[in-house]
Order: sequence, then C-alpha cells, then structure tokens
Amino acid sequence: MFRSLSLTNTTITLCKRSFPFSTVSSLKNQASQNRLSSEEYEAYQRKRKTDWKRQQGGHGFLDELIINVRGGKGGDGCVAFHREKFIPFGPPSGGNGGRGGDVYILPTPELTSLSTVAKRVRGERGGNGQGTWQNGKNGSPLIVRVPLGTVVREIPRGDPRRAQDEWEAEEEALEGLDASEKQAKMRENRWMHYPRHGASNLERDPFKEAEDMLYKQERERRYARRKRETEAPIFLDLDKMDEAENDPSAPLGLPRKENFGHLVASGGLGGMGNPYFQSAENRSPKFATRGHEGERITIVLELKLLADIGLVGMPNAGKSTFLRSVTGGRAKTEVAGYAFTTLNPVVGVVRIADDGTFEGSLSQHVVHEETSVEEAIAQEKLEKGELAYSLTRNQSQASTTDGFGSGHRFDLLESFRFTIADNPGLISQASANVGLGHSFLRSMERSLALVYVVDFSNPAPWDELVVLREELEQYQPGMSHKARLVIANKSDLLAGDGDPVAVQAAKAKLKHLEAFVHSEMGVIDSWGKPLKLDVVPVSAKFSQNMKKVVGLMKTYVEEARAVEHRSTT
Ligand SMILES: Nc1nc2c(ncn2[C@@H]2O[C@H](COP(=O)(O)OP(=O)(O)OP(=O)(O)O)[C@@H](O)[C@H]2O)c(=O)[nH]1
Ligand SMILES: [Mg+2]
Repeated sequence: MFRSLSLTNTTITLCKRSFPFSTVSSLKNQASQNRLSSEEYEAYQRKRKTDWKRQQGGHGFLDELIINVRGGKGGDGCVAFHREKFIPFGPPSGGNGGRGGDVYILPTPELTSLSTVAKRVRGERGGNGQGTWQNGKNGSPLIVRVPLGTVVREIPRGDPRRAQDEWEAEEEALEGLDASEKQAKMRENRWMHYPRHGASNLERDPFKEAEDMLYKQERERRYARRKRETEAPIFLDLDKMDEAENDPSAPLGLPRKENFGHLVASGGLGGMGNPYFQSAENRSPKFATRGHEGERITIVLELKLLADIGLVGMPNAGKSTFLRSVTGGRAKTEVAGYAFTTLNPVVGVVRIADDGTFEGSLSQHVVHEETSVEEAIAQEKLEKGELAYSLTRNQSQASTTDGFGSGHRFDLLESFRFTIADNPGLISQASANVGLGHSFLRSMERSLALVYVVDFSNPAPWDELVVLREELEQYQPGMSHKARLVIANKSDLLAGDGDPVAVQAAKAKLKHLEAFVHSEMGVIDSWGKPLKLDVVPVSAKFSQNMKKVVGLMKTYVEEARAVEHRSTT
C-alpha cells in the first residue's frame, strides 16, 4: 500500500508501515538510493520532531516528569503461640509486622536534569512479624533525588494522569465479583489465620469485632487522606537546599541527623500479631492482620532552570545564534533558518573580566553560521586533513594578542559570571498552545531579567515586541516587568554594505524602534519605579556589538541580585 506525503513543495511516495520508525528507515533507504535528496529527508525529520513536540501540547519538555510514588507495604503480623518445655499451651507470641518504608524527595545541587528520576518509585516493604514476639523490620526510607529548582505538585483526583490510590486499585481488582467472593478476597488481603483455623475464626465473635474495628480504622484513614488531598495537596518549591539541623552543643559521638528531605508518601502500617487481639473473651486469638498498603500518589515534577537572563523572541529571531555568540560557541544549541529549531531551553554561561571582556569575545570563532553550515565546514576540513593539526580552542585563545593567555587563564581574570537561557520561539497565541505552547516559560519564571530578541531586518520589529509582551503576561501577569533590554538582531542585514542611504534608513529605523520602546514598552522595576528598556542593535551572527550587550546584562544581573539579597536579609 502506498500513500503520498507532501514535503516542502515536493511530493514523495513512501511505503506505509504501521511503525513510524520504519517510515524513517525507509526514507533513509530512499535517501541512500538518491531517490530523496538529503535536504528533503532532513526537512521531513525536522517536521516530525517539531510535530511530535507540538502534539504534547507544551508538556513533556525535558523539564517535566510525572512519577507514581508508593510508600512501602507494611509487613504482615504473625500468628504464633509460645511453646516451651513443660509449657505446651503458651500465650500468643506472634510479632507485629514492620512499617513500610516512607518515600522522600530531596533536592540535590549535583543533579541538573530530571532524566535520572525513576518514573515509578516504591518504598521498601516492612519485614513480617515472627514467632516469640519478634517484630518485623521497618522498611528503610527511600530518597528520590531531584535537581535543585524542582517544583513538586500532587496531581489532583479526577485528572486522567493520576494513578489509582490503594483503595481504588482494590476496588478495581474486585470488580465483577459477587458479594461473598468480594468479602472473601477482602478478608484474604487483610487477615492471616492460624493453620486450619481459617473457617472457624470467621464464625467467632471476637474476629467479627476485630474485623469491624479494622474496617472502621480504614474508613477513617481514607477520609483523612481525601481531606488532606483536597485541603493541602502536596506542593513543594525546592529551590533551596535544606540541611538537617544538628544541635551544635550535642554530645560528641552523637550521630549526625540525616536529611531525608520532604515526605511525599508514607509507608503502610505493619500488621498486628495475634497477641494484639488477646482479650478476656478470647484468650488465644488465632488470627493476625496483614500489613497495610503504603500511600500511593502521583506527582508531577517541574524543573525550573536557574538562568539569570532569559531570552524571549519569536522563532528565527536569532536567540540561539546570540547565545552561541556570547559564549564563544561553547553553548551547544542548534541554529537553523526555520521556525522552532530550538525545542528545549538551553543554558549557557557568560564569564566576564573586570574590563568588560567576556570569554566568548576571545574566541577566534566570530562568525556563527547555521549548525548545518558549520558541520559541513568541519566535515570538509576533516576530509582534507586540516583538523589533524589544528589548534584546540584553548590553544587558539592562547595565541590571541590581548594577553589573556589560554582559555584556562581566564579563570584568573574572571570577575563575574551569569547564565543565559535560550528559549524556544514564542509566537502569538502561544498561550492557547499554538506553536510549542509557552510552558517552557516556566524556566524563565525565576530568571532575574528577561531580554527580548527581535529580528531588526523585519519591516516592523516593534509589532513583535507587543506580541511577546502579551504572551508573557498571558503566562504570568506581571512577568513582562522583568524585561530590561531589546536586542535588535540581524542589524548586519540593514546597511551591511555601507550604502549611505541604507545606513540613514537603518538609523531612522533604530530611532523609531527606540521611540516605540520608550513610549509603549515601559516597565515597573522591583522598587516600583518606572523604567525604560534599553535598545541595542547587534549582529549575533557576526558577533558585533556584543560587548555592550554583555555589559548591560551584567548590570541587570547585579541589580537584581542586590534586590534579592536585600529582600532575604
Ligand atoms: N544575517 C544574520 N543572520 C542571523 C543573525 N542571527 C541569526 N541569524 C540567522 O537567523 C536564522 C535563525 O537563527 P536561530 O538562532 O536559529 O534563531 P532562533 O531565534 O533560535 O530560532 P528558534 O530556535 O526557531 O526559535 C539562522 O539562519 C541564523 O543564521 C544575524 O545577526 N545576522
Ligand atoms: Mg533557537
């Protein structure tokens, strides 16, 4: 069977298979047989990647993960009777089961992504009780480590992404059974009987009373859980390390308290051994309870990247090129001339010396071409054998004349550093999940400052600004007041050849942009004072005017850090 697939103005025919990857491999085959040009193949792959991201409706960026957590099941109680020489009918001696292990969440600075977090977490089971009053061992606590800056939210009841809780799971397992079968199963899940006493136990009043009591406790627990879920669902904003507090004047040799983090699901209680059910009426109870199920909850983890500055712009404005330029090509973010190249936020580090020189400016790599062009150049060099003896990045920096020496020597000169996050493109209606949605702005929420990047070669770059501000406000009212700067990128495209008329026109356009920004785009800073945004024309591709931008960004970060410092002290 065949079907047609339209691809960037060409129509190709490909084999229909049910598994999408085979479609790609068949395309790969076609490409290798020269029936499909490599550009067409690439365009197809790119389209699939972006479509896939879009289908997720803005969810599923690398910084969001849903996990199912279960506390450990409690250990079973034991039915036993003490036996000793000359004591043939000793008292009941079954131990209680141990508690199931609790599950905690702990923020850790060593982690930077949620990729290491397991999607299903289950606490350790408590040990079963044993004869001669031996209680089972408690399950040890389980710690789920997440990166610093993770937000933990419990998924509420009714949300389809939520897994069943322990009671719902049991109800589902019992579905379709008649009343007596149900009762038998429920008893099996809850009670242990002394061998050959199962049937007789069920008829005796003490057992019935104990059973009623157990169900009553269960109902109370269930009610309390529901109440907790609706009144105080789990919400943790883990942006700070919290150390376990140790008393400094504690006696020597006392073990240090261990910090487990935040409890998210507690383990089930252990079952009761048969001595628990001993009473005046029932001197030798021949039953014990099984351990309780641990709490089951579904939580969503969201990682807020901690970048000082966030770049906000429409697709293709040159955000990724800008990040590569300020980091001297170190930040590995893809650059290409089509919309939605960047699908996940990428963070780069900018290091600055006292005199305003930044590490990226020392790089001899000043032209930042599209990734595919750079790859083609590298491939060509590789084939010619030029790469074999070429200098490494640090060696080439050592040969620069400005006296900074090798890249490592910059460590001595570095006086300030901040991070910049390159974001996917934001478009009009992103809040209604057009394009890639805007959920990635979550990473920007705690950025100290935002910077708009617009394509200055567009006929009306000011229109872009209005849309961007609108989308920021849609995401979080007041967020647009974090903006400090407008980068007018791609300025080389205007009057790059030095034609005086074009230069005049470019100057006039810049004036217009500045006037627009000053009159329409004012913000209120954290002290409540009105502030005008800076406007700087740059060419990210050719690394022009970058020093000025980096200098300005440094001042924003310094100011914002000072504000934060003051508000915390
Ligand atoms: N002439 C010129 N082209 C530029 C400049 N900056 C970026 N470009 C080109 O603009 C195109 C888009 O650049 P990207 O950096 O991928 O744009 P982006 O904003 O990251 O786009 P998305 O990731 O899709 O949101 C590429 O073809 C770049 O080569 C510039 O300063 N001058
Ligand atoms: Mg990009």
